[in-house]
Amino acid sequence: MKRRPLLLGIISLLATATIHAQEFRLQPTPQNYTVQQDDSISIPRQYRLMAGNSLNNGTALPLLRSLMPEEAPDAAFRIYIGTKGDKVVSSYRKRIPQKSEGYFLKIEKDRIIIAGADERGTYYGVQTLAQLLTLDKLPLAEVADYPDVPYRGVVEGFYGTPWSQEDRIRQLDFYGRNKMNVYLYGPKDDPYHSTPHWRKPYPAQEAERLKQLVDRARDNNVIFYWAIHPGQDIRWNEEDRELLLQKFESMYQLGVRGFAVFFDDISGEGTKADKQAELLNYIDNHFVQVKKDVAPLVMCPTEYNKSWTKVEGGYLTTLGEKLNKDIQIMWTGNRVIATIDRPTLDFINPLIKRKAYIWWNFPVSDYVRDHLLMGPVYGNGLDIEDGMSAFVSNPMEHAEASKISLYSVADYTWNMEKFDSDTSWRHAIKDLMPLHAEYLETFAAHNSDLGKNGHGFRREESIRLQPALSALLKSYLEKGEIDETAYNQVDEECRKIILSADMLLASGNENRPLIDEIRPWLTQFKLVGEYGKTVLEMMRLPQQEEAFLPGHAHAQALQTLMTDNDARYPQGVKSGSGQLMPTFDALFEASTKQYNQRFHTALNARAVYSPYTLESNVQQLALLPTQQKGKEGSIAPSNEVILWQAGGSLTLSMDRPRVLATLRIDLGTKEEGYTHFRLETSLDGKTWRNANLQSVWKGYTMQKADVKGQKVLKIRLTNTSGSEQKVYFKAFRLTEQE
Ligand SMILES: CC1=[NH+][C@H]2[C@@H](O1)O[C@H](CO)[C@@H](O)[C@@H]2O
Repeated sequence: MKRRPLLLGIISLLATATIHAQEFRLQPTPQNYTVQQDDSISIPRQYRLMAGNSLNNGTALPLLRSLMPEEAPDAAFRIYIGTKGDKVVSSYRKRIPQKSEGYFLKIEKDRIIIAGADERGTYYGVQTLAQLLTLDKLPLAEVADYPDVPYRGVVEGFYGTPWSQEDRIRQLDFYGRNKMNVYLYGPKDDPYHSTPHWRKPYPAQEAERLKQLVDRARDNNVIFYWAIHPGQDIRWNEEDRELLLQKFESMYQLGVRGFAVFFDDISGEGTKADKQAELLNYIDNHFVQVKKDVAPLVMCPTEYNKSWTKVEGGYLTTLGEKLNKDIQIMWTGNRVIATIDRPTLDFINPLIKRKAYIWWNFPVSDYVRDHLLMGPVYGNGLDIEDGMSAFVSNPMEHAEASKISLYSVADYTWNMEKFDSDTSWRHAIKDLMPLHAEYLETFAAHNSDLGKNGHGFRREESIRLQPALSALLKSYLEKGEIDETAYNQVDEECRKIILSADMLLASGNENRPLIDEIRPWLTQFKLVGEYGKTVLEMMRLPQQEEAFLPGHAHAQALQTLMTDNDARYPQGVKSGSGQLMPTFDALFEASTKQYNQRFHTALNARAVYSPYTLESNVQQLALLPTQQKGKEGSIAPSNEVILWQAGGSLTLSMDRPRVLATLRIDLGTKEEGYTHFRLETSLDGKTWRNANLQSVWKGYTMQKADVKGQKVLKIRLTNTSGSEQKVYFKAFRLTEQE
């Protein structure tokens, strides 16, 4: 009997290995990869290393030695590693792709050859070998590989809680494994990156932590760019120019060898193209070119997307004409949040007279912080690798959760034409949690859409379940009947949702940082599953007077729990908001209405209900969602500079007259800025009365309106200055009287 556990252990190991081998894919997808199907070799215990001198200060050799520790001068098996100039790989010189960061990897019976076009290419060859070494046997493989897009990686450029030191360390290791070669440090809420302290060197402790990151980036062959965001208060004079260069010099002393200047999301003096170009050229000529070991300078323009630029205004053409040719110019696409295609590049590249350095605003969620964006990367052109100098992703403040998208961005930018969104997404999930992949995939599939947002950017969600959800809803709403096939599919998915939430919450140490990040959403996800099951049961009971009631009460209890679940998010975190929740809410309402008609009762038949409606002819405000929690109501804030046209207005309407206690508005402008606006309230939408604003923060921004005790139906804010105003939309919050 003793042997049974051992036998079972061997079987499960073989099973896992077989699944691994079947599911095995190289990441990112190589340009050329051939394997001799019928043959392989055992992973050599010892080997003789023949290394080219060019690798001495690089990271390829340390990585190789970490993977294959047993070097022995007399070993039969040999590893030849070098770059194309090295003698040790001279006989393979012609096999090396003539592309930056390209490499040739060949595994033969008695040797492995890794020959890179350059040091980083050789390093990537070792990373590919590292993946092959996870198999039980080494395939007799041949890989000739190189990246499509020259610069590939991540810009930490979001609003919100910057990533932690540990987050960043894990990210940099992830970039090394996935052949991403760029990390741009630019968290908006780091006061030493942006206003007010961009002029000051980092305090010692922060400087030391940044140095650690720079070193870790080097270990992973990643260029660490440090970005500065001076535009909100920069003065175009020698003093600020020298202070900026001193700050760059202090970062250079920490080991930084890539620099960027971001002029996004600012207004006022800092937005002038000719001044920006003058400063950047000065930095290029007196710092970047002088240092010789610094990557080309990168800048983010103020007009960084098509919807914000007026070509005839000349901002972009000024940069295109004046900026030194090797300075890279970032671009987010046709809108702030947009996928990138050939027309996008055909618009911008001629204007800036160089290939755009794409700043892709996905999976960043700083404008929909109650949502996680865990779905596939899709929608970008597969034929545009020659139209961009870089493609970097701006991620979520949730570092681990962002890796699902980042894995696919690495795949997409390395080998664009072979990129398959769904395959990449599934492997990204396996890479993040191999032992709980099926549960994480269930969670990710239903947590991918953003919900209504100011940018109007949406994503597919619950794709596989959509047909059943719409069939179930259609037959019930139109015929009052239950489509049994659809019903059972949805019921089964609710079971899987509840199971997945519990399995992930209880997944222990497999990826604790991920679970710590997404815990509020996992808790919510389980509630969504329970709500679905409860509503499905209600659908069977609207003809039974007594039996229906407990289900209805339970469904309402779950609705309350789902909107009141996390203090950090005014309306609670959202899960399944794209498909599951709208369907379950509609079924809740339909079954309750049926019950009320049958038994002449007045049970509450409204599932989710926001008493506030926003209307605006200011393009960047029109789609902002409204939120309500208890007696508080708000319009979601925006991070951007709002171009508020003369006469433009925003109107918040209530479902019925409500008595206000407070109204606070923050347009991020000084006091006189509010004189350009008129605030009014109305009880009938026809007659309006002024509600003047008083500054609650002496001299700056947040304003309080004298509306205490007023019964209002509508609130309206209008730009009455006669000209366009550039303001922020940081807060629009009201409270009702108890
Ligand atoms: C280039 C750019 N600057 C802003 C803007 O895009 O929107 C992003 C998403 O809100 C935000 O994270 C970023 O800081």
